[in-house]
Amino acid sequence: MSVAAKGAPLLSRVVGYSVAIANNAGNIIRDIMKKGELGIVEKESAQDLQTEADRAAQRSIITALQKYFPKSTIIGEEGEEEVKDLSGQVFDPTADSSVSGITCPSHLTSVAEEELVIWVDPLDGTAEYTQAHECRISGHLGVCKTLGVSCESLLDHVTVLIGIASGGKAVGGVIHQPYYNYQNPGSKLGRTIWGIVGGSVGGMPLTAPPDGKLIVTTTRSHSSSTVNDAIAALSPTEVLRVGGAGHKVMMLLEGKAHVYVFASPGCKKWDTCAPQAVLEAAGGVLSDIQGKVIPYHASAPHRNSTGVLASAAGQDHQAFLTKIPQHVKDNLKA
Ligand SMILES: Nc1ncnc2c1ncn2[C@@H]1O[C@H](COP(=O)(O)O)[C@@H](O)[C@H]1OP(=O)(O)O
Ligand SMILES: [Mg+2]
Ligand SMILES: [Mg+2]
Ligand SMILES: [Mg+2]
Repeated sequence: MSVAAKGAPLLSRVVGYSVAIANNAGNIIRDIMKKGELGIVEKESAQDLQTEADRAAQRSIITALQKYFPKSTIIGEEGEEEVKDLSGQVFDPTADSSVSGITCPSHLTSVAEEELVIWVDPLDGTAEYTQAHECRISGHLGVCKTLGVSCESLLDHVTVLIGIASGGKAVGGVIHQPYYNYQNPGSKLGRTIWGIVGGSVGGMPLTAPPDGKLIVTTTRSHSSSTVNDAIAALSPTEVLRVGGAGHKVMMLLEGKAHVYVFASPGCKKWDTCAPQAVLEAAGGVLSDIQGKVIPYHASAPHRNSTGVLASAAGQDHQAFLTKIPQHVKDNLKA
């Protein structure tokens, strides 16, 4: 049933429209990279940047969500300021009926618009987006001397995150990856995965991580001794240091890693709401580093000060939590 169909549960429509809205934001992100004027500003620190792509993507996402779901509460990473200047254009997601098969569990079919809190990260992986740009303008080709990897390879760490919460819980999510398939020039770029907890997941095949290994994925740009102590405590066979919360959860979903651990207060609610909903719709688990449920009601503090631990479906989340040393848990205070 197309999500636009009358009678589709509200949550299904919000997820379905959010897929189209996130795809449109992906076009904006790619266009700004192509133009090359990123308009980079520093927020809380040099590790906390904001570009014109973050701002323009947020404007397009939030104005569309406000138009079609005016009674919901919408919270974007880049704050109120970045939504104001309107060229009058509001993206219309209703024309896109590419998404079908969104099923909503019975306990969520009657969720009202006023109950929804939508957490928006218009561009997750800003550090990687800006780094790839820096490399491009400095003429790096192939493997970048500073990074040790190809600059382009950072681009698919970027995702657009639209997370939907009801009753303080992550219930629906959309993760769009604008640079998916960048390795194949000329091919269609981008993919979008979506899910409703207790309902369906769609947009990419789900694969279990390999047996006999323990692949941990974690930050590449916001590390600390506490972050590294938590990783070591899991005794991984491999550590994949990549950017983006959405990107790392996608790795759990496509079998590239068993667990994502980030023992840092750096992530916010907009980084984890959408990934958590999609991961849990697929049978995985996402909690804070103590194993506590992350709250997503409108008045919840934006910062996830007690870190993130996410496990792929079929993994023993509790066993990972038990291995996290007490000093790491003590360092991350609510
Ligand atoms: N210290 C920090 N300052 C600002 N944002 C952070 C910090 N640590 C993590 N984040 C956000 O959490 C995401 C996941 O962290 P990491 O990429 O290091 O694994 C980042 O992409 C960034 O989101 P964003 O890029 O949307 O600002
Ligand atoms: Mg940011
Ligand atoms: Mg983010
Ligand atoms: Mg962001």
